[in-house]
Amino acid sequence: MPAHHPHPGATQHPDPVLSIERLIKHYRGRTAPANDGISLTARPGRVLGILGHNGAGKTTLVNQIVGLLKPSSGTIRVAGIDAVAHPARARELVSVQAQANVPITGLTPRTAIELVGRIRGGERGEVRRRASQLLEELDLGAWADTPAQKISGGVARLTAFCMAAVRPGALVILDEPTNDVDPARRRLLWDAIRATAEAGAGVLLVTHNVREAERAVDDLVVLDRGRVIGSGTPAQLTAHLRSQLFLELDGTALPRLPDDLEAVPTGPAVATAAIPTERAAEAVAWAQAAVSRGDIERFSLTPASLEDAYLELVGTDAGVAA
Ligand SMILES: Nc1ncnc2c1ncn2[C@@H]1O[C@H](COP(=O)(O)OP(=O)(O)OP(=O)(O)O)[C@@H](O)[C@H]1O
Repeated sequence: MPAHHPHPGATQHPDPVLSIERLIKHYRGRTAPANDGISLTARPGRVLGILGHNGAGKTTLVNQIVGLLKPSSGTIRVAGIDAVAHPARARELVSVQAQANVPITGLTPRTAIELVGRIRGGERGEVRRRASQLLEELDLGAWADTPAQKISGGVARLTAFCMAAVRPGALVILDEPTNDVDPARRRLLWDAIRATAEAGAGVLLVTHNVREAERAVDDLVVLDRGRVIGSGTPAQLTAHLRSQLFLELDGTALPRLPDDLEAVPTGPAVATAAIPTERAAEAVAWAQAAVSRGDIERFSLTPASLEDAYLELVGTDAGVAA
């Protein structure tokens, strides 16, 4: 075995930046716990996605990591420090982009980012360079020096990311970072998140968006009603679906499919059928004929995505955003 591995996390496991065991959080007056025995590990150099529907318990989890909420039981360690016993010490090692943007009225995106960099102990020149680099990476140049009162929600969201990334702690927590961000800049943001991990931080990316999880994470923990119902890399989570394709059909009154194939509703006027790969040609021929008869509006045949694996895990009624 080589003595040195260039890519942390690929083959070796450096010490975790976050290690959570059997975390339980009960809110007063509620019967079901919001976090119900969560265990997970985040490592430097990697992006760990926390994927779950509204109310799955993601924000409750984040608030305990940063010491805003006290767990009912269980342990949280940030870079080896007991974050439940020493929340202030743990918090120094964490950079957070919260779900709600911190108001930066009176500042510009650039001055807000630089201010956070300086507060976190960065040297002036270095902070300036890093702020400029982030603004450029996210194509925010045009707004960098605009007063915060005049920037859009999306630009404010990206500015909040830069504030978390300008001088990142060992653990960087991003809670729904792409909300309100346009599709083009969303891609730039995913690249910037990746770069933050590659520079050495462990990144916790909290999202309810499956495509975001598929595109931007190395490892994934799927939460449902406070519990971890799946974990692994996106490839591992979809591996068992590799022998299947998915036929999506758009139309209100769907005709019967060929023998043994069944479509289940997956949206308004949309149904999806799992197709064994060896029956792909047959399924396409059937769907083309159905389109030409006008029985369906259109169809698509795609390999299993993380979304399919997610829907299989949580069921179709979990309020997933694609
Ligand atoms: N302060 C509170 N008091 C009581 N119940 C709460 C409190 N905060 C959250 N909850 C409940 O705990 C559960 C988990 O909420 P949480 O906000 O952690 O979910 P989430 O996954 O972050 O959802 P979202 O994606 O909507 O932000 C929900 O059922 C919610 O109603």
